[in-house]
Amino acid sequence: MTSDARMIVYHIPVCPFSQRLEILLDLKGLKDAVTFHKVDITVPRPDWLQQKLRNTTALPALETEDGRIVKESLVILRYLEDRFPEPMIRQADPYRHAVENMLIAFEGDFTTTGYRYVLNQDRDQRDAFRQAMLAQYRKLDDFLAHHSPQGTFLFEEFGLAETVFTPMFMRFWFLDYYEDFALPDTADYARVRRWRDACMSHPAARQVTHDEIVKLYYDYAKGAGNGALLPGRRFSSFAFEPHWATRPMPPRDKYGVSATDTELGLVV
Ligand SMILES: COc1ccc(C(=O)/C=[SH]/C[C@H](NC(=O)CC[C@H](N)C(=O)O)C(=O)NCC(=O)O)cc1OC
Repeated sequence: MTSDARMIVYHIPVCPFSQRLEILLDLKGLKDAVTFHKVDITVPRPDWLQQKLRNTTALPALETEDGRIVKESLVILRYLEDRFPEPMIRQADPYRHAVENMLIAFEGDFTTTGYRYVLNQDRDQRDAFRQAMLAQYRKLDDFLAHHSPQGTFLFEEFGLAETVFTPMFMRFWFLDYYEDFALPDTADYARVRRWRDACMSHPAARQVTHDEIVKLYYDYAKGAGNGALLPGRRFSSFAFEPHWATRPMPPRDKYGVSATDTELGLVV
C-alpha cells in the first residue's frame, strides 16, 4: 500500500454506531487518519461492498490500509485504541476499565428499548414503552450513583462509556419529539441526567444536531426503520437529498398524522 493510504469507514450517515467512531477519532486527534465513505441504505448495497463485507449488511465497517475488514462498532473502538494507544480513551486501571465495561454492558438493552419505543405504532402501548425507557434510565442512574456519586462523567473525563452512549442519547431526541418523552425532574434521574447532559454537550460529540435526527428518523417514528419505505411514499426520510437542513420539521403527532413526501420536503 502507498504510505498515504488511509483507513476507510463504510458507514450510514447519522447512524449512532458510526458516530461512536467519529467521537473516538476526534478524542484521539485521528480525524484525518480515516476516510468516511457514505453508504445509501435506501438503495441495494453495491456488489463491491457486499464482497468486502462477505454479504453481511450492518454498518459501520472499517477497512485497514491493507484491505482487512473490522466490523462491530465496539470492536472497532477497541481496535483503534489498541493500534493508536495515545491518548488512551479507555481507563488504564484494570478495575476502572471493568467498571466502564459494566456500564457499557447496559447499552444494548438501553438502545433497543429506545428504538422499539420510537418504532411503536400502537397508541395504547405508549405508556408501557415509556415506563420501559424510564426503567433503563433508572438502571444507569443507580450504577452511576454507586460508582461515581459526585461525578459528572463516569470518571474524571469523557471516556469510553461516554463514547458508546452519547450517540444513543442524541438519537433519543426522536423520543422527545415524537413521543413527548422527558426524564422526570426527580432524584431518581438526577445522576443519569447530569451524565447525559454532560455527554451531549461535549465538543467531541457535535457530529449531529437535534433537527437532523428528528427529520431523518421520521420514518422510524412511523414504524419503518433502516431506510424502508412507508406506504404511499416514494422517498425515505433517510434520503441524502434534499439535504435535511432544507426540509421542514415533520409533524410531531406520529399516531395521528402520516406526512407525505411533499410535506416532508423530500420532493425536489
Ligand atoms: C429496532 O432496533 C434498532 C433499529 C435500528 C438501529 C440502528 O441504529 C441502526 S444503525 C444502522 C445499522 N447498523 C447496526 O445496527 C450496527 C450494529 C452493530 N452491533 C454495531 O455496533 O456496529 C445497519 O447497518 N442497518 C442496515 C442493515 O443492517 O442492513 C438500532 C436498533 O436497536 C439497537
